[in-house]
Amino acid sequence: MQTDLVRIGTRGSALALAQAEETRTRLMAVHNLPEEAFEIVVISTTGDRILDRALAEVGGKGLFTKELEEALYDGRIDIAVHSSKDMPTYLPEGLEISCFLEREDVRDVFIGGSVQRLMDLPKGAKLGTSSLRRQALALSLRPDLDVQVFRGNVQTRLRKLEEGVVEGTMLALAGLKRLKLEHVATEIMDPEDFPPALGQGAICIENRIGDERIARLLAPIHHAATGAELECERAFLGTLDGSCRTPIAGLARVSGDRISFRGMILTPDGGRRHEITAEGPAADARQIGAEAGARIREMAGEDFFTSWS
Ligand SMILES: NCc1[nH]cc(CCC(=O)O)c1CC(=O)O
Repeated sequence: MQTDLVRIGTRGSALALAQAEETRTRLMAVHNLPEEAFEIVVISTTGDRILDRALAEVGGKGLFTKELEEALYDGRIDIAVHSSKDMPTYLPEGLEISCFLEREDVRDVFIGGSVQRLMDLPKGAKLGTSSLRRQALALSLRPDLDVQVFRGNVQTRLRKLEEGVVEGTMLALAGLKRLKLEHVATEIMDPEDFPPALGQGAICIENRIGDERIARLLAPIHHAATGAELECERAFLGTLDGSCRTPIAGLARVSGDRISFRGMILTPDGGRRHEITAEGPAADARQIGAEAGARIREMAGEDFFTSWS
């Protein structure tokens, strides 16, 4: 193992920093390296700077990754640590995701101001979220709710809740746990009626293709089951891309050498949905996800993606 400095690129949010530190901690442990072997390099992204609009409006997922990928190209960083769910399906040439850390809890939580549960919100209450998926799922359970675009980091959202700007908000339990804030959750949603975002709860690491030193460094912290789940979920998403204003949810789970997948697309008002399930050998994860995507497209018909946009 070479001991040259490894530069870990990350966004500057508290959650991103926690993820970068988790990555460093695992690398230190598995390679028996000191903290000084790593440098955490904070890189600001467009997504971090635009806080007043829903992301889908400004241009979607690449907003959180572009500057990190430029830093990888330039050699300012050696690896980029991301939340898988914020990653576009197609990576720029020359870069790859070669490592997924073991997945955290995949579930969403509801955080209520005066009530504990989503279903207990008063009629017409304001629910803050910028996620089209959470909007659609929440409205399918509670069509009366007034969904407000609500961006910003976890701390900002909690403050707005405290100030009464909204009466509830929703977040990923994984992010709260990484920030040691899981106690703020007032309800953990059942993935059965509130399926997570594809990739939710999984940290992924991007690097330059052909960087042998980094490949050797990352191999022992890669979690194979998480990798298969994410391959399946990303393949599903890949067949649906280009419709980034469509609320999409889904979850793959590996058990032994099998993988099962459930995917869903909804209209933003939650009024209509299509659902698909698939199952097979974990080794076929990508194909299973891609076929599920193709089938749900067919079920929905092309007008599903355009009729309300
Ligand atoms: N879009 C922001 C984002 N990206 C990843 C997470 C949570 C952690 C994860 O899913 O790994 C969050 C915040 C949230 O949705 O609550």
